[in-house]
Amino acid sequence: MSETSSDWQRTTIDSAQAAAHPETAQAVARIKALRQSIDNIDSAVISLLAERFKTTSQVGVLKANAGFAPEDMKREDYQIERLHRIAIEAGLDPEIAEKYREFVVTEAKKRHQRIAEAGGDPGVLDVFA
Ligand SMILES: O=C(O)C(=O)C[C@]1(C(=O)O)C=C[C@@H](O)C=C1
Repeated sequence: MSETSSDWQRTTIDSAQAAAHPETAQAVARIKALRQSIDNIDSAVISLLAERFKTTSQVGVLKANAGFAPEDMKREDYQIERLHRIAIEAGLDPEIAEKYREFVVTEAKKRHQRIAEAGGDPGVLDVFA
């Protein structure tokens, strides 16, 4: 079967594809190297997220025991402004930084709430922070 340009655009990279198209071998090799970096970055991000949630769970316990609310908008306003600035300095679209912040803080607050409902017991989160 002949290959049209639209077929080509739907092609994903695998060894057979690379062998069948030696003219793209350089691109395939470069993509593979970049994917190794992407995998390393994803590993680091997941490890950092695990540490962040372990840390915010400790904050959740302290808040529950002290009778503080899960949410602190003053702190969040500071984080919004700070991450916006850091994103721009780093060359990242600040919308992505805000999406990240919104995601982690929302999840942290849900966990704070669960800890508070369990009377300050972080065991309610089981093995997952
Ligand atoms: O710093 C706090 O007070 C937290 O509870 C942590 C955290 C966060 O995930 O960074 C979560 C909820 C608050 O609204 C603000 C920040």
